[in-house]
Amino acid sequence: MASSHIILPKEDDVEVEGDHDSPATPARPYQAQEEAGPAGKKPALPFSATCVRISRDSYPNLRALRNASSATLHDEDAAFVKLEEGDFGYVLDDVQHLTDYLPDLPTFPNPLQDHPAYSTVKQYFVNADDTVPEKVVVQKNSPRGVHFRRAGPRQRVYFEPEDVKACIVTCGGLCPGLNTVIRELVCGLSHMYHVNDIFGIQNGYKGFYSSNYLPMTAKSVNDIHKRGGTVLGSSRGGHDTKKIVDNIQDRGINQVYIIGGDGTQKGAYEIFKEIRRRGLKVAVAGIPKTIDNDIAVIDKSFGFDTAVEEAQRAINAAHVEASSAENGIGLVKLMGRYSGFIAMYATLASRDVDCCLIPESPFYLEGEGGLLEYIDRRLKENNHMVIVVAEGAGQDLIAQSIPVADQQDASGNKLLLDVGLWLTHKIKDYCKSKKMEMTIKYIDPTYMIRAIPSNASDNVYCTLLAHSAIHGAMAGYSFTVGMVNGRHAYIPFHRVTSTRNKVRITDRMWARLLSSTNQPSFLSQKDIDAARAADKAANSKENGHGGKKQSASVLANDCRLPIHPLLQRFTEIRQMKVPAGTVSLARRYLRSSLSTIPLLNIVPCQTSRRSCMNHDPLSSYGSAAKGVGVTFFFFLLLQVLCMSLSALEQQVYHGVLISSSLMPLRFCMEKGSDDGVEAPSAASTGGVPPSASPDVDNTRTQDSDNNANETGAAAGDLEQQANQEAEAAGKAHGACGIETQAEEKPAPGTNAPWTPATSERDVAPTPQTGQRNARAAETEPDVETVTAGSGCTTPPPPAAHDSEGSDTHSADGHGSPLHGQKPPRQAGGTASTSKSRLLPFRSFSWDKKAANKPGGADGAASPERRSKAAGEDGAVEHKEKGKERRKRFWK
Ligand SMILES: Nc1ncnc2c1ncn2[C@@H]1O[C@H](COP(=O)(O)OP(=O)(O)OP(=O)(O)O)[C@@H](O)[C@H]1O
Ligand SMILES: O=P(O)(O)OC[C@H]1O[C@](O)(CO)[C@@H](O)[C@@H]1O
Repeated sequence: MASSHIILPKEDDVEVEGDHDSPATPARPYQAQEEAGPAGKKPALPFSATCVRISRDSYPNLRALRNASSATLHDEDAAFVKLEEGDFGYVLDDVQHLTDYLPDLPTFPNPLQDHPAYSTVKQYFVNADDTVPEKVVVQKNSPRGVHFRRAGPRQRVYFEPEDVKACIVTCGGLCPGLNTVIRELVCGLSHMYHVNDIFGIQNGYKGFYSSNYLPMTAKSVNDIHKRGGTVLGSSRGGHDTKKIVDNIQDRGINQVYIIGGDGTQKGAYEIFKEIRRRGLKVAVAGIPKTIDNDIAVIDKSFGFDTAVEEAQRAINAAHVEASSAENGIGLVKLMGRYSGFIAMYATLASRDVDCCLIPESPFYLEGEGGLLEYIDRRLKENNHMVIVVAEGAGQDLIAQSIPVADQQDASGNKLLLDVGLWLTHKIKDYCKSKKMEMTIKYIDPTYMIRAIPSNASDNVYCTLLAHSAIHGAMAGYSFTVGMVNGRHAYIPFHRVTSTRNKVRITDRMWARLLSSTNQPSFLSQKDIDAARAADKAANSKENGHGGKKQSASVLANDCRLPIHPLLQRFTEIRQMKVPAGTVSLARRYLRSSLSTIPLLNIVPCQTSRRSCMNHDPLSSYGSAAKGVGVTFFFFLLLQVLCMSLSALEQQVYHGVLISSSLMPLRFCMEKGSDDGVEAPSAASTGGVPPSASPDVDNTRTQDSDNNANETGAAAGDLEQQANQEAEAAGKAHGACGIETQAEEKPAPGTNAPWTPATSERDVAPTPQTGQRNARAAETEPDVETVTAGSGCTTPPPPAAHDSEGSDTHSADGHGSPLHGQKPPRQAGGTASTSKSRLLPFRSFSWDKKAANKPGGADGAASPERRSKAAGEDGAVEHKEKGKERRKRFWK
């Protein structure tokens, strides 16, 4: 079990959030406090937490995740990984900071605090509680563990603007938007921070030691975003860490901005490590670039949208050519060395494509179900067809028919054989053998696509990336910057370089593509069975050895199972054993499951696009919420039910949930229902033992995770009910069963310090959900656990449901007299005021239980409610309703 505790700050330690985009954003109240603080007090570090949320040790994936963080690192590097495990199953994995190896660095006032555009930004997060707390003290081996404080405003920077000497380098292949990033780095540094010493390194990494540095000013880069390519030049190979860092040191450079793909980011990490080894005060900021969109962790790389858009022109041309000839075939090759994202999105966008081939999805030519047979059929049906092929597709097939020695580029990347040309010949040969007249036009727009300037949306994206990089570097961090679920984040280098982003053909997007093109999956049942078996074997192996890379067969298998992910989830969940236990673990399941819901799939694109464009989560929230409506509720319900038992990780980067699950959940909360996440634990509420907090307010602030063992006898009752309900739910809904087990009760007499929160703003933060709920508990009226159907994941129950046991509990706003308004606080008592943060689950099983139990689901229910719920009619009616609801749902 997690051992560290999270100690809440005193009230006066809690500050207003700063700009999410800007770790160095000022916030005057904090500054005042900081300045007024005790002499010699070290200013708090700018907020840096990069979190990886994990669940408990009991889950195999927990081990996998924890190991994964260091699996790809050498021992020496792993020692610098800053992992801290908190009580909520969080592991914080900080990005590197200058003070990690230069502890006594002075800080300086942030020039941004006088910037009118920035100082007005007081709240940048969707909610205060979405932030990860700022770590202020780390006491290793201390019984108290790690101390946290809310991510406060960052008014200090680690560089004085006049001392900054920044350089920018671009490496690897070209990509639309490179010039925009360069421009925005130069302009951002000079306009926001008044930095004037900015240099361009020419022709990639080797330019550090083989070319002159190019002075850059806002004026000199004014127009460059209108041109493709990079004004600095780029190259592959030539990364000599020692020489590069020698030059950085000799020239007094203290901020290095490195734009490039995964190879480049690996190089950036090497540079950073050498800088750290030498103890130089130099910040290294990586800005990930690749047209292939194959960089891990981030939502997408800049230039990708532009590439997809430009690819349309080639596909249109191919379509025109093909449809203007008898048995015409238009073949378009697009970039994508290891990942077929451009091909997939361009195909989906076009709707003219009959077949899309990508590296992740193996295909074969001859025989039943093969590509040639499909071409034959399609030509007979339609007289023409368009094929899009990613350059990395079918490389194994080509190698079989044209044996050539493996060749590599200067960076060691494998040089690809031309799949387009090879396919053209194969198709021609096939048609000839069938004596079929045909015309094939092969179009290779790859470099034309890569060389254009970025489109409007990529321009905005590039600007935000550049600005984020600047803020992070000024605040003393070294990181790769990126958008993660629509939020800008700082990511440790090793996380983006340890793996590649690939099209998952078990995912919905590929399923959409298949249904759009109607192409065969190129899989035989035998393939699928073999792949499944391999997958199973490899998965169990992986769980045992956490963090090991998937074997080739698993990866292949991954690509070979076009099973809908939801179906897969159902299967997994059905297979899970469900021991009896407490609500608490069920909550954890829910929590971890919420974190793994691929909600990006169901949140309309507009949501993330908007947050990208506006960089304003608040606005994107509102509009997303309005737009999604009933469908959204339904999907969310489905997702939560399916995923609720999967114990996986949630990654949080710089306070940004990688899982976008917060969005819909928050949406629900704003609708007046529960947000579906759990409240903070005792530790998060200041470690106050529940039994020692008879005050109802304190009780309300308890973590729902700990309700069962925190609210005395009444809570025991709740716990019992919860066990029963969990079991009942497991039985009633095989696919939705909750695996539960007895939870450890906190040691009696736990006397961790506690500071009572007094107002909504003052409630001390805890990581993620904990924070949210601590605050919610303080500010929201009591919400009974019997608020069936209130969760966003549960369809609103019929009105009769309320009459069963929630007539006084309907803070959820469903069919209740209290709908749309906050119910009054209860004047005392504890058991009846336990907050449900588990509505998707609880509502499902709890109300069921409530019908059979005198007093409904609430052990301390009012006499009216008890009589109602005890009534047989009510129970029968409730069961009927439940059945009906389930029927509707399963339909
Ligand atoms: N493991 C590594 N360690 C240090 N430097 C590296 C490493 N891999 C690549 N590099 C350097 O990074 C630079 C760019 O790498 P590469 O040619 O692979 O392009 P990339 O950054 O992956 O971009 P693209 O997506 O366009 O291929 C090269 O100068 C190369 O020497
Ligand atoms: O620029 P080069 O060396 O021809 O490399 C081309 C490769 O670069 C990329 O554009 C980006 O990695 C790939 O799509 C492509 O395979």
